[in-house]
Amino acid sequence: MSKNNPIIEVKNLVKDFPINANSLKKNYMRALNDVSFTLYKGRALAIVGESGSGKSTSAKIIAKMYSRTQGIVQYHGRDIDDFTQKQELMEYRESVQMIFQDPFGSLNPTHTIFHHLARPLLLHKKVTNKAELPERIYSLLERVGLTPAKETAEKFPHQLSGGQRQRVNIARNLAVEAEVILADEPTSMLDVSIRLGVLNLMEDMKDDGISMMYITHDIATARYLAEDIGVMYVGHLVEWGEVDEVLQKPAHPYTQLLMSAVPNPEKSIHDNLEGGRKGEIPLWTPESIGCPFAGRCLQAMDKCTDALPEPKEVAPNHFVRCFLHD
Ligand SMILES: Nc1ncnc2c1ncn2[C@@H]1O[C@H](COP(=O)(O)OP(=O)(O)OP(=O)(O)O)[C@@H](O)[C@H]1O
Repeated sequence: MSKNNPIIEVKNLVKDFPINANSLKKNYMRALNDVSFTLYKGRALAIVGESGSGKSTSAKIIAKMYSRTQGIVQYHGRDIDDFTQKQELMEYRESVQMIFQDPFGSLNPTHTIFHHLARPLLLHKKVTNKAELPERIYSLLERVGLTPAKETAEKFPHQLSGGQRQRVNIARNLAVEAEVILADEPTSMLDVSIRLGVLNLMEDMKDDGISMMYITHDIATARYLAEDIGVMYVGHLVEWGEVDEVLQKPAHPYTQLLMSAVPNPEKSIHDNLEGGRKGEIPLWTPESIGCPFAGRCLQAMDKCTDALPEPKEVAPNHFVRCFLHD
């Protein structure tokens, strides 16, 4: 789908978390610094990067689970902080849903799958007559490939496999007719053999017009599912653009390093990148300056530690924050 229908626009997002809570002076770490991106209708934006780079924090701010320190998040052009009335908040939470890594964590072990789907349908008034629930629930379960639906509905979460539980979570998102899905490593805890099924389901959701943020360590699945990609390093979006362009012509030394690490897909990005590089992953604070990758970058210049490079468009819709492209 084309890029003419922005749903979520994130502009210059900054997030500081307090550290050393016991010391007298309050110190902060900067988990996100000047991060901007857009989620479009019917498209997926993959956010890739090492552990701790700020991927989940961005999603949680969009989901209103975390507040932001600076910047703007807009939903259909409206600042999400303006949604303060109960009704508006509920509608926003209904439209913008998260899928988490652990499909078990978001399901209640004491309730059946039927209950897990009935609750959002009733709460969000998608079904007002309880007699209609079974038909609606079975059709949702069929849509996510959980058949026979009636039998699945009677089960408890522990009676399902990890992949099936993630499908239940997806069915819940479909139940409330979510418009945006923020998927935080939705397949990383699943067996490799069933990951593709869940990814294909997400692909179907996108085809239905859902806008998606897909957080992953895995560049291969990012390429499979997403049209757009953003590469994060220590709270900074260092490169972004259309997925094929960015992955075929990575312009930032960090993206190039990620690409060179791809040959072993079983390893996480972090494991792949360990060793052989100079410098540590820095702790970024509100006082930090320069490019966060400078300490590990084999092409770093003096100015890289003095200022954060502004985004440059190296090809149409392909942006990078790196002085090598000045
Ligand atoms: N609630 C919190 N309180 C304090 N620090 C936090 C909190 N949530 C995240 N952080 C810190 O913010 C930084 C970014 O974390 P985040 O979880 O967004 O990274 P990530 O890229 O999603 O990592 P992973 O791939 O491991 O999930 C990390 O240094 C993390 O320790």
